[in-house]
Amino acid sequence: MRDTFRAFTTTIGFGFRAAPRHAAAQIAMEVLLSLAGPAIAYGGKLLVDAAVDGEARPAVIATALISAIVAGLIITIYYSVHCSFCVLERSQVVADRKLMRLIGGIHGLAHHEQSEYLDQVQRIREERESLAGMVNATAGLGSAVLGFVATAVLLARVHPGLLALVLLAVVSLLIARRANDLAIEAQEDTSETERLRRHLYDVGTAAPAGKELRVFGLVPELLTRHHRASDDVLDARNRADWRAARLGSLDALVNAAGFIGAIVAVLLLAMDGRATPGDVVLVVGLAMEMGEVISRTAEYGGEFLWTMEQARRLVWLERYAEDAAAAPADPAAPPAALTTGINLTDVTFRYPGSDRPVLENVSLHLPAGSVVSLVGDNGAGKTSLVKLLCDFYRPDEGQIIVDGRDLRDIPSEEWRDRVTGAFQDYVDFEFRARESVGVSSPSHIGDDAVLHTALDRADATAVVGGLPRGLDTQLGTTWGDGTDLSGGQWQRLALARGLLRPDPLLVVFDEPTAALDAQTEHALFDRFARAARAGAGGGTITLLVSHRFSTARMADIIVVLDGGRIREIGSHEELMSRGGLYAELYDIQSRAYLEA
Ligand SMILES: Nc1ncnc2c1ncn2[C@@H]1O[C@H](COP(=O)(O)OP(=O)(O)OP(=O)(O)O)[C@@H](O)[C@H]1O
Repeated sequence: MRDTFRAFTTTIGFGFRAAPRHAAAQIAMEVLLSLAGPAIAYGGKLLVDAAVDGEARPAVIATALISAIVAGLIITIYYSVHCSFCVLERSQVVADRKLMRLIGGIHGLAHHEQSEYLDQVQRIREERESLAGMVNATAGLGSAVLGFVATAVLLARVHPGLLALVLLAVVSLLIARRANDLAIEAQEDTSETERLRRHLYDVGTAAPAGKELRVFGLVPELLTRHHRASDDVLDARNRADWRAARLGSLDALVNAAGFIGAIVAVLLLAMDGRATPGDVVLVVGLAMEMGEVISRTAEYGGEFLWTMEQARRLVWLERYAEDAAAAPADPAAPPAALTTGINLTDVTFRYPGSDRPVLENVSLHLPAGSVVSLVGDNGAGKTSLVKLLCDFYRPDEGQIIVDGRDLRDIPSEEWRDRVTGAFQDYVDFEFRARESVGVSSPSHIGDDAVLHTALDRADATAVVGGLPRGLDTQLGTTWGDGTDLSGGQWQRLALARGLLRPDPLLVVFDEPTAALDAQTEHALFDRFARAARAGAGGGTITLLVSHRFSTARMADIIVVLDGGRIREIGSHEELMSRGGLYAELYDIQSRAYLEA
């Protein structure tokens, strides 16, 4: 119940925050509109009774009343439509921002691998427009209910028995509710397939997949799969729509029976002298109005319930984000500078929903101020270890201790403020060059000197130097005046972004240089390592992940991972003289390099 209330207030709040005057005006106008139908029917009754009685004054008053209502109706409809569009458009912006904040801000990355989360978010994305429609749905439903009550009161004034029409209206609403439930069930049952369908569409139309699609001739296969997924989704949703349409037909029959019944009843009353000719006209008008009111109540009721369903999903997402962001019971601030370093003790980790440990009993000391390389085959667990150190995930067993503090006790956002680096799946931020680099430290976006220092450290000065408007160049050819960069140039900007942040405690470079050749990568990491050692007073730990041993060897400590376990630790010289896995892999790579 609390969630329902929260869902309602949150989504109606979008409208009142985005366009408060328009939202209030829309609701007020809907109230007026709801009373227009019954008022016109009542005016008709007064007019007919006055005509039958031959009284001019009440006839003139009734005519003036009807004319004023009709004129008011036309004007109000115009403004009401304007207000409703305005509220919808502006609420959509607020709702979108809320979704971006929620989805992008959830602690860690675990949710990106949970199917319950993904399905729920998929449904919210699919129906995100509904989130903006709460003012509309509430105003429409409120107006329909008010019209319903006004119609019922007037019917009861003619004869209480005519309230049977109201009972039929309730039946009609129950039918509409069932039809709405069918639509929600169909949407939920097909969420995963719909996600697949959209994924296939994205892969088939997005630029990054363009090369592989053509080289491997994947388009027909993608189309077949897209066709299959679409059929599954559309079949299920069509079936639900048909069942809803059948319920709609039943609803229409119920309404028709009510309409005929009411007219027969008032005619019998009139013949019995218990109703005036005006009452007959009134009941005919009200019976027609009741049909209209019922269909509006059903339509807006359905819209309201549908919007509430999406709003409840939003609340689910809010709660999910709140739970994920639960502050540590006994929070500890990250150290100002590292003095001891980071200790991992018996760390074991499984990805959500998997029983298989990808890291097992990992114990490791990363001394303050050190440069550490992580090496190992594909799937050895290097990136997973980096993710734990960045606090994207929490270990299932064991601890990560940062200068005596358990990483769990350091609030995530405070820890991440002190972590920086660049990752394999870095983002091409298609902003102006200064923003693309500066997003990691927004206060420096306007500071050319600081930006140039970061660019220099990433050896990216020439990249920006070659741009038509330097740091102010718009990046990305999807924009009218945008300039595109090569993969290697984007990577250098990503590195500069990672090197911009001041005072990091941990700098991770998780294969961010795959688009660069081995010598360039070596030269770059050599630069990073020397800079890291020069600034070792702050105790910053620099972690490099690379498959190139020529790069890995320059670290103070090399950690060799194998199947999620640590196989060897030591300096290059120590590991070479030990003659173990590292020495073997190093020799293989050096020979291959010499032979090439
Ligand atoms: N999000 C995920 N969900 C489930 N399993 C995952 C996920 N990411 C990685 N894994 C699994 O964890 C294991 C370790 O992966 P990880 O990415 O840490 O390896 P890696 O050493 O960095 O490999 P590479 O050199 O290929 O980048 C792999 O078996 C991989 O399949």
